[in-house]
Amino acid sequence: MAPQRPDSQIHRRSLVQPMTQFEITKAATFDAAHHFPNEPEGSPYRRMHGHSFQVEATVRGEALDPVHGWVADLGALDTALKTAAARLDHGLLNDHEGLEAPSLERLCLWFVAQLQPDWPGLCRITVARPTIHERCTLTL
Ligand SMILES: Nc1nc2c(c(=O)[nH]1)N=C([C@H](O)[C@H](O)COP(=O)(O)OP(=O)(O)OP(=O)(O)O)CN2
Ligand SMILES: [Zn+2]
Repeated sequence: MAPQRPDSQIHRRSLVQPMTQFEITKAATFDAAHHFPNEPEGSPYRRMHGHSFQVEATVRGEALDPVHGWVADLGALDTALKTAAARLDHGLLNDHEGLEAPSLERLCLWFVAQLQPDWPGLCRITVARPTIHERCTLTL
């Protein structure tokens, strides 16, 4: 006969079960111009210039929709992210509220403000300039 485990040991084991957490991620791209009016005279950042950007949004969920078997539809996240990115595409970032000093950090905050109302599980935004190997991640 197998040796019996004391009840206390069984209880402790169930308490340390890790919580199941899924993270789904979608990316979109946009191109935009910007300038940093507060940088000192002569700084290259003061002059108007452009970048290609990539934005990644990650949504966390613990439960799977029993019908679809997913945390949330990546297609719906794609639509939301593309809609937000399209507001910036081929424009001047400085024209948007919150982007008067249009850093990657501020862009992360801007995307959070755009997405969070409809995506309460949003847990991470990354905005990158892949061609010059720069990125910023905001974890919520
Ligand atoms: N913490 C941050 N620092 C900087 C940001 C930012 O968003 N967050 N942004 C910039 C400017 O946008 C700048 O244009 C970035 O390009 P740069 O560093 O100049 O890199 P480039 O490759 O385009 O230019 P090189 O002169 O060829 O290095 C600055 N800092
Ligand atoms: Zn720049």
